[in-house]
Amino acid sequence: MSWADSVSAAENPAGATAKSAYVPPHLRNRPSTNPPAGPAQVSYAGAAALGNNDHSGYGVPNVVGSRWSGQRNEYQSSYSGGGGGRGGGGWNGRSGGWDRGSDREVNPFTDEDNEPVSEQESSAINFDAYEDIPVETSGDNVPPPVNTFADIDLGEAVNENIRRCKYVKPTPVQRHTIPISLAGRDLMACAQTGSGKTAAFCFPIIGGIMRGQFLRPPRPRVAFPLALILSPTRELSCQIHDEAKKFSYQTGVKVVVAYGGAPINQQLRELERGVHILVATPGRLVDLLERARVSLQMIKYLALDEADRMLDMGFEPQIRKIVQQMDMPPPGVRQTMLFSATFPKEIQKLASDFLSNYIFLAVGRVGSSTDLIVQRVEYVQETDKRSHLMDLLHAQRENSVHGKQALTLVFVETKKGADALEHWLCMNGFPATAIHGDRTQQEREYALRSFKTGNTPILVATDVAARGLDIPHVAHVVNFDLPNDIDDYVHRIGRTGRAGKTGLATAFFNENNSSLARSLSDLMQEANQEVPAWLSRFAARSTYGGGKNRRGGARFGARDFRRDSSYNRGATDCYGGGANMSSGYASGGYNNTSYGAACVTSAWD
Ligand SMILES: Nc1ncnc2c1ncn2[C@@H]1O[C@H](COP(=O)(O)OP(=O)(O)OP(=O)(O)O)[C@@H](O)[C@H]1O
Repeated sequence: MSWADSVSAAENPAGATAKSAYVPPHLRNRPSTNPPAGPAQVSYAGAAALGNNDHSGYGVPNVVGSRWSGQRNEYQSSYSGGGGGRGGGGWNGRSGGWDRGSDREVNPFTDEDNEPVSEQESSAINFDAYEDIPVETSGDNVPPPVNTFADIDLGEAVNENIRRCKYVKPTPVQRHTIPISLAGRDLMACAQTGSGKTAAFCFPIIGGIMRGQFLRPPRPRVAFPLALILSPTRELSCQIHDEAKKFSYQTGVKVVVAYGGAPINQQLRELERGVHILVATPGRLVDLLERARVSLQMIKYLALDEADRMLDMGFEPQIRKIVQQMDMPPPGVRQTMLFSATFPKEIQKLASDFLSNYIFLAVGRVGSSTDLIVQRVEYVQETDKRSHLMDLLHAQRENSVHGKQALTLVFVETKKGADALEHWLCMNGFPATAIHGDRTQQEREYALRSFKTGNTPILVATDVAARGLDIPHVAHVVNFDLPNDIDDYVHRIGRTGRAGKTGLATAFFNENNSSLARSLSDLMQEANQEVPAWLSRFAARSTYGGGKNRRGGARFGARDFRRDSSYNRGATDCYGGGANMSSGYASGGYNNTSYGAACVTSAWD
């Protein structure tokens, strides 16, 4: 039986023709609750409602003209007072979940693609590596961090999935962000690459959907997701989708992915079957919105992964269109979460348009790389790069364990360069594949899979693979061509040294990269890496480069821009800069320019 079929069968078990209230899949086959009292109470989801029979939470959005007023506060009260108590009658006991009676939900934990390539290492994270990690928060009333997953009430089904993922305890970014998100607060979070940001935004979204009460989708054949997760690349969207499916397994929360380069009809069919969380790339989403096949009217949660990339020049118009010019609820009504390892100030300023009374969180030496990655920079002339790479790969081959070569990711600047290097490596006995924007989606996916499984242990890539991709066992990242922007370097080397494991990053530097010298040298120093004397000399000669002059030797590579004096015009202790400084969601309305924080304090001060 299809998911869609199981929806209607459960809605109408006796085959009666009368249309009954929509019951979300995970709430079916449960003892009946008091019937809702009015049309606004046909709830779309809302596990918490089962615990307390409170169906009143989302009536307001049905009222034309006052759609947004007070909705978020109602959500929050519904959340805090809901039936989610551990061990209580709430959603913990969701034994009648839709998946039980359905053969549709594939067990995501048996996916062999996710098996590690070589030694079956435990996925245990090296938490000692994070013990002394500095954390900075700003914003008003920041909820305190938690120490264990048991301290967070995500519900038994999600807890079980966390156990299946072998996550023993939350990473620092999870410890801090999950309580903030569960409290309904908007968030701009910076945390180092590979530190578990995906789960940090997925867990609260899934938990919120399970507990919330939502309206029934108003139109057939149009998808009305409750949560939207945007990411810049197709592969990253697929990865987030895979992760979210694991975290939401057997919760009844349905996750769908939509991205370019894949047949849209298949994605449309999937969307028609129902979606709670839509993971998408911006281009494909705009297409779906323009075809009126997706409506953002019911969005309660918006997460931008790699948010700084999403708001830079390439993506900003599309993001503004999606977030501000379609039918998405405004800031203060929806909950918005922005995540990245890097967050330049000018992008923070742009991003604040999307947020309401938000908390800024920086975990680790943000905008910097992690100490887990050993960074080397070698002076290599353009003409010598290939032979130098060959030397590295030969050395690596000699050190290989059980004949298995460690995975090496080689970044180049151009698509043509990627093709040429892939070909040359193969010709010289090094099995390599390549991924870049001119390859078909099928070729891209094939290349990634072949690399992940170790069949082709060298992947030559452009920046399309620089962000977010979580490929276990990447031992070495080579910047064959250095990027122009230091943040791109941070994301590229972050493909190794993930989840507490160590990694190696080698960069080939020459005169062409002079503009990066200073930011690279500073970054390496910040990460306690040895900076070669010749690089220091280059750095001393050069002005601050790396594209965006935004570092400056601070402990943190990224700070809350609201703490800048230039932003902080006219306010003494606050960051308001003249924006609406009243607290919370001002008087029944919303204000796109409001930063909302009455007084922003910092745990770091
Ligand atoms: N609590 C945890 N315990 C153990 N492993 C975890 C935990 N949380 C996440 N991980 C693992 O850590 C790895 C990195 O996580 P993730 O991809 O979310 O990092 P990220 O911070 O988003 O990185 P990037 O900045 O590169 O996008 C993943 O393999 C994930 O499964």
